[in-house]
Amino acid sequence: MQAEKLKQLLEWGVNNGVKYPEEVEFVNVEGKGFACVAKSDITAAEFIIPDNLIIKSSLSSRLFGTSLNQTSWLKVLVAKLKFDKNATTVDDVDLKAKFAPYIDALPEEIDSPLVWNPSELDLLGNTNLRSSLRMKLDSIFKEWKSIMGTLEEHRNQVQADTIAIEETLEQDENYVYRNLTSKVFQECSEVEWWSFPAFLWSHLIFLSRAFPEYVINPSTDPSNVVLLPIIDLLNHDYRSKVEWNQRDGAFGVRKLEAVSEGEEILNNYGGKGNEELLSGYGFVLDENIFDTVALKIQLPSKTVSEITSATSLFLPTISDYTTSAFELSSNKEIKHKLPKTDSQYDDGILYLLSKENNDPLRWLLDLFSYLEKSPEESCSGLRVQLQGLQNLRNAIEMKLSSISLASTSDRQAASYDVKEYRAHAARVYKSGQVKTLKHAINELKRTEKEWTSQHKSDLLTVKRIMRLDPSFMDVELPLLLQTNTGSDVTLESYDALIVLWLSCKVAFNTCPKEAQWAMDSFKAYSNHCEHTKALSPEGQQLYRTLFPEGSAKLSQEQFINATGFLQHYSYTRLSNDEAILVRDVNL
Ligand SMILES: C[S@@+](CC[C@H](N)C(=O)[O-])C[C@H]1O[C@@H](n2cnc3c(N)ncnc32)[C@H](O)[C@@H]1O
Repeated sequence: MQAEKLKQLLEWGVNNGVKYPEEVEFVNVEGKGFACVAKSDITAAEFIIPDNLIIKSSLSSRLFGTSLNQTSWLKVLVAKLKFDKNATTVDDVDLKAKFAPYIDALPEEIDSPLVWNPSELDLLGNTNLRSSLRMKLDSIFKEWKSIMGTLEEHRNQVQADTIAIEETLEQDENYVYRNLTSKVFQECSEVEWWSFPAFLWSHLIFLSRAFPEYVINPSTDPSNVVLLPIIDLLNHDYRSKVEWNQRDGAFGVRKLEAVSEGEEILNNYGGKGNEELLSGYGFVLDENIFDTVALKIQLPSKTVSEITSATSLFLPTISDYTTSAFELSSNKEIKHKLPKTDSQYDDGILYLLSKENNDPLRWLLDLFSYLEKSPEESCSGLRVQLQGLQNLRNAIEMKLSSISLASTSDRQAASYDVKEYRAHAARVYKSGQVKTLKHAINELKRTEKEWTSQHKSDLLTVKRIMRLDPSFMDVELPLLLQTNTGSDVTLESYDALIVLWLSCKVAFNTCPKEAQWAMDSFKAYSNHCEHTKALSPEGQQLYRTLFPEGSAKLSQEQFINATGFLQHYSYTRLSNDEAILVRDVNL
């Protein structure tokens, strides 16, 4: 069946001016659909489609009489060509008849998770892809509703469907699948061309095989797309070297490497990670070097404008990540970057973590450090950076553990058959997410190690204090606490031990020279804060526990100064919840 459709498509293409090398053949490959394979060794291969076979928005604009929302109307046109039994005539040409071999040969099904059943969706776990699906479906529905609402001809039916779909979209995954997304690939005869399932079908076709229109028309709006019959039979590999070119409206793809007999000739859709490939195209690549994990950081608009106006922090937007597949030989520098405005961050600041590029992790680290710092501190302060790093690591570790959590589906034991390829795709996608997050965590651990070893003398851990200052535990602490040995006192945290060390240093006026910087900062802090700080309730409580009778050597205020100082001059290491004193220096 598919083989016959493929044969007719190719005949139609060749008869209408499509060109491709004689040494290639198109075949149906299990799990990939159609593919192009070399019949003998070839040094170069070029595929060309003439202008009049390109499906573009000038056709839909003429048919529907509007030049607004061009891509949406183009999707409606393709849905009409597929599902409407009647002719679709533009400039006296019946487009249904003209493009029938192409429309007939489009894939019977696309493996996008947008149409997976709930048992298959469960395999995606708690990943970004899983949680974005409902939003994506909502936005496709809104696109359909906004344009279909303007179609006079089917207004009442569209209105009735709109109400029903709105109700459906409020229900759980299982209900949405049964009543909406499972209808997309059903028998053509049961789907109305103007309906939402028809539009969703067309949307999935465009997601998985449309090209940006600027590949044939560099001056067009960058969001416009086209369908390129036969050219779109080439599958993807990011390693494939190809050149795209356009001449007088015709479009060509040239393979720039030799291909051996039996090898597949592959296009290159650009640097896309498995999340993008799976959600848009319904497939994944093993070991995809373009895998990313998106972290969106939502900040109050006041903080965003503070950052953009008063700091040199880099806040990325989506355009900072776009890797273009479309290197036209005639115009290699097509860039559509707009100047950044604060409103671009209204939905959050997007960080795409990746194993291949640590820049986004560095940008995130700068942001977390900025958010950690007090008004008196500098962004590049050692303490601020180390604490920012801990906070970021904590956030990434939480993300990692949430991905691995089983999804919490509230449906009542409904279970569906799981397609083998979908299970495989979910596994590969999830493992890429986990590897990327683990890479980020290791990178942060490595950075922390680098900083702490460069700044050994600027850090005081409890262990280092014990080593530098043995008389603290052996002599001073028992005297301060009026016990026989320091070990008689149970101290629940590193914090309490450091506060007591600072207290002893004040009470006995001693300090090893390697730790003198801490004492100097502590004295400056105590003098500076004398009249401003509030007595912290936790500090008071700890003082009463340690000194039930009060202390002749250490006032409550001195003790509370020490707790305040610790808070301002330390960071807490995530791995063991250990407070570490940090000198006021920059990285
Ligand atoms: C532009 S079309 C390519 C032609 C397609 N094979 C067909 O049968 O029409 C994109 C679709 O091809 C499949 N595809 C492309 N590259 C692939 C790959 N490397 N591995 C598996 N499937 C791939 C996916 O189903 C994707 O949605």
